[in-house]
Amino acid sequence: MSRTPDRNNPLLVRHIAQTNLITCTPDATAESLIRLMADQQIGCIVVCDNRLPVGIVTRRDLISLWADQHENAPITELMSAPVSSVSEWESVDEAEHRLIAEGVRHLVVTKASGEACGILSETDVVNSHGIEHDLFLRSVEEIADHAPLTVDGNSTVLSALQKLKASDSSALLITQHNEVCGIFTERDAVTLISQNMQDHNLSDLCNNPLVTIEQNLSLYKARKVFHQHQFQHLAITNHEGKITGLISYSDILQSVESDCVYHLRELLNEQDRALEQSQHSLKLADKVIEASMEAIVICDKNSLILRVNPSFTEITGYTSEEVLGKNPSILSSGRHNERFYTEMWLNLAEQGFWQGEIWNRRRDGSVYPEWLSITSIRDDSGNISQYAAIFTDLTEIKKSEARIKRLAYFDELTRLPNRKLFNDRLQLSLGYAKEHQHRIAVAYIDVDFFQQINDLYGHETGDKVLKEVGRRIEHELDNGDTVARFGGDEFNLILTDVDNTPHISEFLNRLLNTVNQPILIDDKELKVTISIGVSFYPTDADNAESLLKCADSAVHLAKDFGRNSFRFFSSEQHQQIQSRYQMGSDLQAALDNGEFQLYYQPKVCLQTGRSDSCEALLRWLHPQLGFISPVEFIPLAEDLGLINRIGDFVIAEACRQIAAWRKQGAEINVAVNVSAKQFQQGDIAERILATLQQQSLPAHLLSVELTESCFLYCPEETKRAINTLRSQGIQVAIDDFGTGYSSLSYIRTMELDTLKIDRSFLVNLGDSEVDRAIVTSIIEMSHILGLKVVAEGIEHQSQMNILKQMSCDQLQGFLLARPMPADAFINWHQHQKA
Ligand SMILES: Nc1nc2c(ncn2[C@@H]2O[C@H](COP(=O)(O)O[C@H]3[C@@H](O)[C@H](n4cnc5c(=O)[nH]c(N)nc54)O[C@@H]3COP(=O)(O)O)[C@@H](O)[C@H]2O)c(=O)[nH]1
Repeated sequence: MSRTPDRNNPLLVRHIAQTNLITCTPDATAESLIRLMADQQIGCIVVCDNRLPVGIVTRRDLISLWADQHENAPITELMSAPVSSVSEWESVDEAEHRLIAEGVRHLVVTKASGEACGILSETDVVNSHGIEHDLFLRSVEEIADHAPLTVDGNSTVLSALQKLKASDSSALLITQHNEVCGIFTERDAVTLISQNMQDHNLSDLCNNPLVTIEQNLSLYKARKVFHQHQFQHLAITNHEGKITGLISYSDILQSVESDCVYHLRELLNEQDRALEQSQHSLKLADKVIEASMEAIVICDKNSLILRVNPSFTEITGYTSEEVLGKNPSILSSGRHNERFYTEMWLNLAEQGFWQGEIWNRRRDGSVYPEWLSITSIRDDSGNISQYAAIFTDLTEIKKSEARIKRLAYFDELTRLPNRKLFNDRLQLSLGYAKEHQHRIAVAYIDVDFFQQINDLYGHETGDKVLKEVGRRIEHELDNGDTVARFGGDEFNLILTDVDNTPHISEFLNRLLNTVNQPILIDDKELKVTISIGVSFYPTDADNAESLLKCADSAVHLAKDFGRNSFRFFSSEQHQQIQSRYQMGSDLQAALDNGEFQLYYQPKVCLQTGRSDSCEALLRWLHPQLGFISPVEFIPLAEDLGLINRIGDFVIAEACRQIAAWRKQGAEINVAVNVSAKQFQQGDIAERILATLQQQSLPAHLLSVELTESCFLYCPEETKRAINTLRSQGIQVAIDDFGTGYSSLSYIRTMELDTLKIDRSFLVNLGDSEVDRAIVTSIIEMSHILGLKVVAEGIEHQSQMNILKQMSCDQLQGFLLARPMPADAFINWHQHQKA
């Protein structure tokens, strides 16, 4: 049931219509028409007035007339009018729609002038569908009329006509003695009427042998039999040859016709639904276009804008009125060359699609990036009819991308490259250096005492210091060199132009000096120094990781050297650092393993020559390395955060010892060393007092020695602790006076008991007038301020004599006694007493 529609060559009405058209005028008589029909063997006559169709008269119309014996009735009453007509140039599909829509079985085919030129029946249309397949699938039995009307052979033609009319049938079976002997059809009726044989008996017509077909036959074969005999009706027989029914040619066609009509109706309904759907879709699409967050532009085939949506206006600044009829090139930024656009149009022509990033210009002149997708839309003939472009503004996305990129490769605070970018660049620099046999340097920079800056001034100031340091370092760099911040107070450099060492030393000195200049932050003038460790490719290492490690080692050397300096990596020093790391881990275990011990060195009164006080000095007996000097392990313990535990041990052990000696009757004042880091804790005074209390000791038996660095790094905490300790009767001494960050101001502002002059001022006392002058001044000043003075590191009698003349109060040094274990000390003490 499928005639594949060919849009380009549709089947036209004129191709299948019956063109042997017989017409008559409205004033023709029924009698003339019946003769005409009988002569021409046709089923209908078109009534024309002035050559234009006004009605149709069919066989059945005329038979009805004669059945009712109204044969004189005018044709205009008889004919079906008005006629449904169709142009001969109309497609069969269209005609088919009309037949169904108007519910008629015939259409008069007309010329352009309106003149009738043929008849198109439903049967013609059905036949044009290629119905063979459907006919094959059905048998005669399925559609036959198995209870056909019969008429006795003795009846007259007139009564047969009346029966035909009454039953609205097109044929009757004629019987005689209950046996079928012939068929009486509408065609027979017309012939007999034309011959005026209404009064004749039907049996006269039964002389011809009856043509039958078997009921099992397919309709396809049945149709052939019909064609062969040129009959309109045939009787049906069963397998025993008995007549069981009647079938007409039109029954065959109508059987598939109903399917065809049903199919067609379905198609029409489907089309209606599709139309409804597409209208709905169109409305939806319209809403989507209007509401879309993406800009949409629709252009005609000449690329002139037909429509834009509100997002287009929002992004570009152009209203719809401003751009309609214009070429989208009004948005062109000028950033893309001719080739870019040529390729875009080529893609659109060949693949129907293009998408990519493009820079366009807004109405206000600003240029922005957008993600653009263009699709070319083709019509039914395959020609491009429109272009649809959709784009989104990438400005914000680009900004985020840039930010993400920046975050990924740059340090947020200083905007300098971060570790990742540094490593990338270092790999590149190494690749280049290897290829061209160049030397490069990697420097590791650490801001000295940065933690203290943070603690003293707050993190906001600390951040500003880091920013400024980063800026200053960057300012000193040559093009092609890199400074990065890895985090915290660490900066790293890649120096590519380092073929001579004096040059790099000069640069590093300049760097130290630049950073060293006062930094003004919120009205505060800060002085910051840095320590720099440097390693070289290829001498120190040949890969990025090792170079950084070497530079890291070297920076520790710079720190050990006193900070505010640079050091080049050396493998021996590296060894030292390694062993320092090892020592660090041993130090952790030393406390638990009881490897620490206190030695005691007496302080002797110069006037009386007697000693009733000493200094507790820590000793570490390492299981493998033997005695390790506090000069080595105290700074390490400070760096590793172990100094508080060690300090607590010292205080506890000193107090325990004082108590033990006291029990033996010896009241000896013991001075413990407390480092700046211990003061930073904030509760050192309370800890000391608690320990004293645990041993039930009077406060005057304990002294505390602190260095000048305490005033520098934690002045507030130090001042508070000193006041607390002194208020409870614990004496406080300033140790190593004259070294480090000497400032007389703290002597003025801090309440102290004793001042210990550093050994360095006393070593050359006999030879150096300057030293003598300094020491004299220190002693005099201290006495004026009410401070007791202790001279430490005294090894020679001459030093003692001079100091006696200077009225120094106490001496401490190898001349009098070396630091010794508690037992030895108490022996010495008893002995000197004796
Ligand atoms: N925070 C703590 N620091 C401590 C502790 N114990 C010691 N220290 C500090 O370690 C530094 C080195 O101390 P040490 O090796 O014990 O040296 C002391 C003396 O042995 C040495 N000294 C004494 N007399 C002489 C001498 O005539 N000549 C000479 N060459 N050296 C001598 O001086 C050191 C004592 O100095 P000081 O403390 O400045 O009075 C040292 O800075 C210790 O302070 C501790 O428990 N905690």
